[in-house]
Amino acid sequence: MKIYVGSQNPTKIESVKSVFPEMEVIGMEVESKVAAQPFSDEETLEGAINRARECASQNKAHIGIGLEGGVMEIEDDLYLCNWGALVDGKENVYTASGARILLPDEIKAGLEKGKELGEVMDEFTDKHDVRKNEGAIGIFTNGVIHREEMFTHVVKLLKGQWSYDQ
Ligand SMILES: O=P(O)(O)OP(=O)(O)OP(=O)(O)OC[C@H]1O[C@@H](n2cnc3c(O)ncnc32)[C@H](O)[C@@H]1O
Ligand SMILES: [Mg+2]
Repeated sequence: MKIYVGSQNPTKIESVKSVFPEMEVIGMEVESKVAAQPFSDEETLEGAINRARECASQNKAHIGIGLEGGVMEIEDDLYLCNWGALVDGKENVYTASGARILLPDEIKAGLEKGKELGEVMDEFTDKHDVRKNEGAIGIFTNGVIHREEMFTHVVKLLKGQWSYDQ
């Protein structure tokens, strides 16, 4: 049995490798079928499930994992949010969410202009590909929690729920 991750983003693939060290983990580009920048928990979760389902349906009898980053609003505040989904060979679906942090007003303003968080973060930090490295969560936690570690926690929650059923 192999694990197919619905992304080529190294933070996502490496997080799955670290939680399933005994398994072969393969990244594949699939469609999330939601906006490039999801704007709610519901949409972010849907993107994660769509990615996982697509991986599992293209690779029968293997596991598909989808990890999706987004933002969600609580009153006037914008939070970074993350969701994950695991679909197994029997089409069982497991879901889990990741840490949330409040995003500064400047970031919120960029997103409201229709930009993707990845693009806003690169402009804000004057760095390249923040999304493939520490992520917004790494920047705003001063490097304490990187994007890969945040996804690792989500993947642990998925693995734990799936293994409970085995
Ligand atoms: O190739 P994929 O798998 O799509 O990886 P991605 O980096 O685009 O990640 P998502 O689609 O899951 O995230 C949706 C959007 O939010 C951005 N994003 C989410 N979390 C981020 C973070 O921690 N740092 C920077 N950008 C982030 C991301 O760049 C996208 O614009
Ligand atoms: Mg994306």
